Amino acid sequence: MRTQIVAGNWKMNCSLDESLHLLNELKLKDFSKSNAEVIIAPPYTNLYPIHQNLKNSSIKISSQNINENESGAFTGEISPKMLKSVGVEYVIIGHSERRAIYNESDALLAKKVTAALKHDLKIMFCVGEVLEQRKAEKHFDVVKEQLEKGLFHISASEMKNVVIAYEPVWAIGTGETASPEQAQEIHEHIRKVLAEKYNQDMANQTSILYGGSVKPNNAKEIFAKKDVDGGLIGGASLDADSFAEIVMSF
Ligand SMILES: O=C(CO)COP(=O)(O)O
Repeated sequence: MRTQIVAGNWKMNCSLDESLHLLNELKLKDFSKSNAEVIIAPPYTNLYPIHQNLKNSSIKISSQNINENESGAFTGEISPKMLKSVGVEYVIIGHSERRAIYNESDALLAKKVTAALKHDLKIMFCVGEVLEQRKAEKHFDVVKEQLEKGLFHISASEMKNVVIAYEPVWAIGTGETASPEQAQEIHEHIRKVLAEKYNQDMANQTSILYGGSVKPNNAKEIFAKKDVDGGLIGGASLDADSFAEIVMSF
């Protein structure tokens, strides 16, 4: 059976105090009632204090980005080794905000994937189309190409450390979600693409998350779809009650 995951991407929100407050609220929730693995991705500055405060908790920590180099003159960047040293287990790679605002190319993302795996970091690799591509019915091709160029240089055994997050850009922070049927259709497509590139077993074992305006009132319906293995949550992950309710949807 595939791992079900609910991950909160806090993006550029929360000072240290706010992060610890949110964390303390989350620690009061009984996530053992859910079948989902819970991951939070706070901003870089708050990773270590959160790690220190998470002792004895099942919540896992992700970073929102990673630099592809080992070390050196890359002012303002954070290396895989640094992330590992502060208790990070997952990294988000290829978020649409990184692709669009920071011009991160497929080729760069491929390097980040290699760097993360080299340091035993697990990956949440994001793909998704913009509205024009959806309207032109190009979303299947767009997502396939993003996977081929950013991810498919790794081996089937390395893929065990990768979770895929499908996030249609038109649904991020807009309040508009893909319908459960739209999500299912493209998740099934992603699984087929994985099976064609690797093998059916590997495709069946890979968790594919949906992201884009997931809220307590729509999570259950989306997560109920056969190929949807969880969610990558933005806005709603900043509120402990909302996030916990989404986690409990499993
Ligand atoms: O980008 C997202 C998670 O990575 C989704 O954000 P929202 O849930 O705010 O739409």
